[in-house]
Amino acid sequence: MASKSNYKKQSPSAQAPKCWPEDITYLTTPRYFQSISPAALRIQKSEVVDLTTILPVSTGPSSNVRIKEINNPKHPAHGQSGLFAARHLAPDAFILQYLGFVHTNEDADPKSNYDLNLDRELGIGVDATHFGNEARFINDYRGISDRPNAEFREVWVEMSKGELEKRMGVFVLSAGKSGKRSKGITKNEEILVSYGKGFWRVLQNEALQD
Ligand SMILES: C[S@@+](CC[C@H](N)C(=O)[O-])C[C@H]1O[C@@H](n2cnc3c(N)ncnc32)[C@H](O)[C@@H]1O
Repeated sequence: MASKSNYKKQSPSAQAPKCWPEDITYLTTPRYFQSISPAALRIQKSEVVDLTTILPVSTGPSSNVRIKEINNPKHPAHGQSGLFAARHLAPDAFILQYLGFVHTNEDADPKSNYDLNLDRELGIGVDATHFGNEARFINDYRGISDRPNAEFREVWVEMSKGELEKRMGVFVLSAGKSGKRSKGITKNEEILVSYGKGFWRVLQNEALQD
């Protein structure tokens, strides 16, 4: 992705949560790369089957989560940060949106570690390297826990009457048929997703090339 100067100028950073890094802009709504029109991600409300995936427009520091520095030397992301539950989160509960710079595949930064697919068919992603919200601090479960406790799911935000915009949300995993995840995420537990094996393959290849 090109330098910060290629991004559309938009309103300044909102009140950021505790432990937010100074050099990253805190977002409460997405920003869009110059080459992208948010209209590409919009549909009519009547087209959405699952109305429970519709969220209110505004977000801000989430009371569901806390960003924490990782001081445990045994944690594979030691020296970095992670995202932790600030309260008990039940199975399937919505935790927060994943906000960042919305971009096309052509504008993607191949070196970004914060880039998430938003719409594969349209070739649109959301990159939280320089601009984002608390969700950018969610680590992958590998080396930390046996399994993830959260996942990304598509959500919709009502922008104007009847018009919805596609976003990405983080949800607690379902309880599962056997109910083994029925406790959800306990207070102070780290929120962990699976980045997918592809993410780690790319990192490994980069490390080998260095
Ligand atoms: C989206 S960021 C997650 C937040 C990051 N820990 C931070 O403080 O900015 C992804 C990066 O976090 C680190 N990371 C996440 N999960 C990890 C894991 N299970 N083991 C080692 N590093 C991890 C890697 O450096 C990865 O490139």
